[in-house]
Amino acid sequence: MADSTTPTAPVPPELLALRQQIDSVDGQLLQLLNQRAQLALAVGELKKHEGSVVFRPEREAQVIDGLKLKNSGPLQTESVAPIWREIMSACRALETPIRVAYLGPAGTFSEEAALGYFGSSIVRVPCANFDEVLHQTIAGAADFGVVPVENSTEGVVTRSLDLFLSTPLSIIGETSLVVRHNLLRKSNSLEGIEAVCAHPQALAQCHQWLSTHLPQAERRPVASNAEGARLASLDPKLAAIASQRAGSEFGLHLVSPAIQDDAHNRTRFAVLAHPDRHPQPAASGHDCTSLVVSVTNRPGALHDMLVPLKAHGVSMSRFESRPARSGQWEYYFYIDLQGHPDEPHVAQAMQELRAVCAFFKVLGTYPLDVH
Ligand SMILES: O=C(O)C(=O)C[C@]1(C(=O)O)C=C[C@@H](O)C=C1
Repeated sequence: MADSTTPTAPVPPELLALRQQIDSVDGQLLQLLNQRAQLALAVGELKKHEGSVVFRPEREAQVIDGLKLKNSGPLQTESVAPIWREIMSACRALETPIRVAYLGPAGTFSEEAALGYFGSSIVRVPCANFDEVLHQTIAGAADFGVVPVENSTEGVVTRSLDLFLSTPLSIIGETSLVVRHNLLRKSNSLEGIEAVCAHPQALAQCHQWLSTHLPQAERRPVASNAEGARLASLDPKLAAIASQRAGSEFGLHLVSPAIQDDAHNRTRFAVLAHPDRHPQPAASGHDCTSLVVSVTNRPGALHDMLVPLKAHGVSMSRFESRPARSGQWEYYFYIDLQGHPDEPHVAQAMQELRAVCAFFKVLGTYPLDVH
């Protein structure tokens, strides 16, 4: 570390000149961002006057899509979405504070997903479990709730899908996250680990790695990966599987990085809101409509469900079944359709689908995730 006696190397004049130019551009950017913030404040006033909601996911998706198309580089196109999400997050916060519930404590992937979707200018409402996330959002203690719905390795998060069946909340957005799991511990070695604490999904996603590297260690399921990290910070015989953020939060060593069995492990999250307080987002041009339906148990019933979709050219990007718990081998089908009910062919297909279903619930319509 440099101290008062260490001479600092002189800055070469070329570097100094470039840095001065960067300072000048940053000054201009700040001015422009404040100009943008003023406009957002004016939009906020207008919305207050009209009594309409501040957060408009379809508009944010369109802003990002538009800028990605305009980007001529050298800034990478993938950099556009995270930068503008933060800018819009800061502008949005000037209009009104946005409270977001998710599975806590600090450092969970759910928190990362919430921050990735809304940006960091939000009021965080960490919850003990998924039920609580929905409760807080229904009760109005949070404006939005974020819950995981499926993982590319492990499949659906059954608790979330079951909760969707009866919740009064609607899905207003989706976001997905590349999930990298790390083995974290108080000391920097694999020696003497008696138990590995993590959320059951994380334990399952690292099954092979654990069998190879820690075959003797107990796999201890806990409420969240961050809770596992907290426990590991209290007991040297425990290790946790969690994000690096959770590791730094609890002062743990990164013993083995990226231990998930699938390198492309992704988790998709749904963003929920109460329809009385937040209307269904308007069409953005790239939308998804999520439904849950059931049909009576008879030959050809499943085929009949698919006919209206084919007839009106509506693509289905997801089809998931869950037992209806009636003991009759009946199922609920979770379906994602491409499109928005404001598009006539989608509305027509949904109307005909509803007619052949014993149970039909629209979970929500929302802009597709933009990266
Ligand atoms: O266009 C709006 O409705 C705004 O409120 C502005 C803005 C933005 O910063 O661009 C902010 C919040 C909304 O979610 C969408 C966009």
